Amino acid sequence: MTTTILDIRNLTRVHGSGEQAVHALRGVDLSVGSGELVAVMGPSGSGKSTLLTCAGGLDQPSGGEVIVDGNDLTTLSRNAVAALRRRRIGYVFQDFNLIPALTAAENVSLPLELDGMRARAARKYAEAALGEVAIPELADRFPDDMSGGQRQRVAIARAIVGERRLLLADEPTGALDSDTGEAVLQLLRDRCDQHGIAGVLVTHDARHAAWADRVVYLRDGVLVGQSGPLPEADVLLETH
Ligand SMILES: Nc1ncnc2c1ncn2[C@@H]1O[C@H](COP(=O)(O)OP(=O)(O)OP(=O)(O)O)[C@@H](O)[C@H]1O
Repeated sequence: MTTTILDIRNLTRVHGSGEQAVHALRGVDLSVGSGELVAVMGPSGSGKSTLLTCAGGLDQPSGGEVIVDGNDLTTLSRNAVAALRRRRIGYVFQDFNLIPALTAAENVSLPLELDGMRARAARKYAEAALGEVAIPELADRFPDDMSGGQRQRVAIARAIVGERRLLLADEPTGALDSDTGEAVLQLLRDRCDQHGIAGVLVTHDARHAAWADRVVYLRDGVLVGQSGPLPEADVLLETH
């Protein structure tokens, strides 16, 4: 039986107030189980990034519940949410968000050190994570001396280091060429398959969504539909 890792219930998020209020999410329900990768698609402004930032505890919902690994983020203190984020949730962004002054290994070990782990132990975990994304030899290199694909691998290593349960990726291939992008998606897929992590992938591209077990569609802050796995990328290309 699959365990539910992310359980979003009746999630709402209103930015601003009064006449300026923007209803970014209007009652979204979404569950993602261990080992499952779910793609979120929808037009620009439909609320995809807001859904991800709320799921990851980076943004505060206006209403509803966001339960990660059994913890309802909406009832926890700020500090408790931050701790859960460091221990259980990994985030991958389009623009990598690495710290340029830190090496790959230092970037990856940072969340563990912030969580109180000794530098030496954190370094060991970071090296293991860099090994899992197939760049162990880049541990002491700085982000500016890496290609885009290598940087995104470091970002993924940072997102999976330690014992993460939920991996959230917002257009992770947006800055990469298509082969490198596919390799990054393969890594996310493997992570879910082999380590039972729950993954949520925001993408505009149906070929990328084809890596997911399920695709959900957002429009104007509402989940308007969902489908099973999309056909493989080559099938999509042949039919378009
Ligand atoms: N901090 C904010 N303040 C005000 N409005 C915001 C803020 N963040 C997002 N919004 C609005 O919320 C709505 C949803 O935005 P969101 O970025 O979640 O959509 P998206 O589907 O991810 O879009 P895109 O595909 O362009 O990234 C949009 O109308 C956006 O303008």
